[in-house]
Amino acid sequence: MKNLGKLRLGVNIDHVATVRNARGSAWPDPLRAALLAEAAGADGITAHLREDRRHIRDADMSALKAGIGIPLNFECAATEEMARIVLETRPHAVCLVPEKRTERTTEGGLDVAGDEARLRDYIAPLREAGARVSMFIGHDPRQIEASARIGAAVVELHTGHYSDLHAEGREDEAAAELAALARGAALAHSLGLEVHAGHGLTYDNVAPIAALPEVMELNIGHFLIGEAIYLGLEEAIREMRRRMDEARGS
Ligand SMILES: CC(=O)[C@@H](O)[C@H](O)COP(=O)(O)O
Ligand SMILES: NCC(=O)COP(=O)(O)O
Repeated sequence: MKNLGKLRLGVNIDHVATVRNARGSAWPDPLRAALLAEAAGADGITAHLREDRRHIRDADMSALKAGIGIPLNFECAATEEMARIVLETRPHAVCLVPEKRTERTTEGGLDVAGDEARLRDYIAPLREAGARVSMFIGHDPRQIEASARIGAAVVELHTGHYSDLHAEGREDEAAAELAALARGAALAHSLGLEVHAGHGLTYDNVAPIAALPEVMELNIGHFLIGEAIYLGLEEAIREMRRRMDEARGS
């Protein structure tokens, strides 16, 4: 098998905070989870400060930035409030995502093409502050081209639809969605964008995404935090890493 090179794994610790907030207590602590993830070989920590603060809170972001020794990827909606917090926190990376208050999870990709001028202005100070700015988008070529035009460094392709189809056993549709993600990754790479992917990835569905040659980083959270109940967080991450490396031939 051809060695496609190492794929980075960003571990999303949002749902440690979901469990904490369910009780209104101080534990489990997302920072402790992030440090265990780092010890298990995660290449970065991802955390999503939602506008409604349903899981990660402002204080978690500053604690993560101060406490971890690997890059922090700050996911947020493209609002003025979030820009202010990002500029205070100074994360390594910012990933802009669409948000709806009533959604259970991030349902689709950001509409970069439909909000191009505003997003170009929005990311300028973030870029000047040294953040690697990423757009969390679907595989639609219009969204990929718009992300390149506004000066984003990265696109993270939303794998949620692929993951849902795979989980429902709709193999033909999952294969078609995977092919569209592959075309999107190739287009993004050809435009000079770094390509990441994530959402809904599990041990069972990660290999075909990890094997896309242009993809440099996966961000995985919900499944790993759930699997940690059975295996412990470090072992859950190591097993994901093993499957990613196997798919990559690395
Ligand atoms: C943008 C993304 O895919 C993750 O941040 C995800 O949104 C986290 O989980 P929730 O969608 O459940 O907040
Ligand atoms: N950007 C995707 C992400 O961070 C993790 O999504 P999920 O694995 O929690 O579904």
